[in-house]
Amino acid sequence: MSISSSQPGRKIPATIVTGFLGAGKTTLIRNLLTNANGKRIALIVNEFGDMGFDGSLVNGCADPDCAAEEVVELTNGCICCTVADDFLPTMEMLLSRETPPEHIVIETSGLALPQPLVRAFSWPSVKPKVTVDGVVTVLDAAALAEGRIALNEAALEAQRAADEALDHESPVEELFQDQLRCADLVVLNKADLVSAEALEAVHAKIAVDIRPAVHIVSSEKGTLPIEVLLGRGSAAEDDMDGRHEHHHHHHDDHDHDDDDDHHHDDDHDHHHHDHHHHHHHDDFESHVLEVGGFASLKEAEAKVLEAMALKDVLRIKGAVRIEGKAAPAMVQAVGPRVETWFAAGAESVGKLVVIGLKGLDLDAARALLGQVSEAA
Ligand SMILES: Nc1nc2c(ncn2[C@@H]2O[C@H](COP(=O)(O)OP(=O)(O)OP(=O)(O)O)[C@@H](O)[C@H]2O)c(=O)[nH]1
Repeated sequence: MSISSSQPGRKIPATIVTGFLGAGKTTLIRNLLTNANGKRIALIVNEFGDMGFDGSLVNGCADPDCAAEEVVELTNGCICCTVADDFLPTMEMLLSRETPPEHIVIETSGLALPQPLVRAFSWPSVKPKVTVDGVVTVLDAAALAEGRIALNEAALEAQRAADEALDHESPVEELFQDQLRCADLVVLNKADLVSAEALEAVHAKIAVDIRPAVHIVSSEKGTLPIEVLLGRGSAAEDDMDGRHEHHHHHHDDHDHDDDDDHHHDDDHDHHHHDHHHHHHHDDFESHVLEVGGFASLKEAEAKVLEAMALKDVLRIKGAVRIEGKAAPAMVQAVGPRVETWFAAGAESVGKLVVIGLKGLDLDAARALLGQVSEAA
């Protein structure tokens, strides 16, 4: 009998991948699925034909390395507008399987807002079983470097005009900002097509539209470590503050100019991100620290939280001993969120994996987490 990694009582994580037409969502997902190390992942996509899922991904998944157990196609185009009659039944179907997926990846249509989809996870039939692990917003760095949102803006407009379900009132720029604001992770894709300076400029421009503590990473062909993409544990459905979308607001602000200039002058905290520099996918590193026990769950959480605040640390996870407890505690940390729970039968107890951008402050992490010895 194999030990399933989906524990009873723990919700199935779902990752929402958003981003405009041609940003590289499909490419990123394809990479993710081929590097899933046997994790059972179900993929929910919009209409294949329309969105570039022209069967190539599905064929790719005949590849024994690809972990997509099943690919479910939503027929109605825009998920967020058809939540009740298309998305929820699909989710319920997946969840009622004898062997439910270990992770669900949802690719949204380029012009869909992630917010309504995230809210759908609070639906009574879904909420107890699934949680939004993270919203990954994929951006086209090449287009943005040229001051455009999509390389082919005409195609973007055509896609928009063709989809009845979409809100046709809001400027595309607002939809773009809404996708950014909902992000738990922003991927600046197509980094290979732009200079380091241009990438830096794009980074600076979008940094004002994301929520605090959201990381921006760059990629080529969406190639990012699965550890960075999945397992973020954001529980976005319970954390909608700050993710609100433009067009559900009343625009009572007076300076309603049409230019590209977005002023956020009254809120400096808004700029309080870790301003990471740009890194390509091979600029990540991960270290396994052998750590001693912690006095309590609270202490473990506090130390891990401190370590997460170190520069360039993106994730910490593992299993640790807690004094006086028979079962080890699992630790999962992403951004400002640390989750711990007791799990009898956990493997590799006494080890924490620290994942981050190259050059992360390993010594400080070791000191905080109480490394007992150099890994022999
Ligand atoms: N040069 C370069 N091309 C890329 C990169 N990522 C994706 N592409 C190409 O960009 C095009 C669009 O990528 P997709 O993954 O289909 O984009 P998408 O966001 O899924 O687009 P839609 O499904 O049409 O909304 C494809 O031709 C990809 O091969 C990258 O990092 N660099």
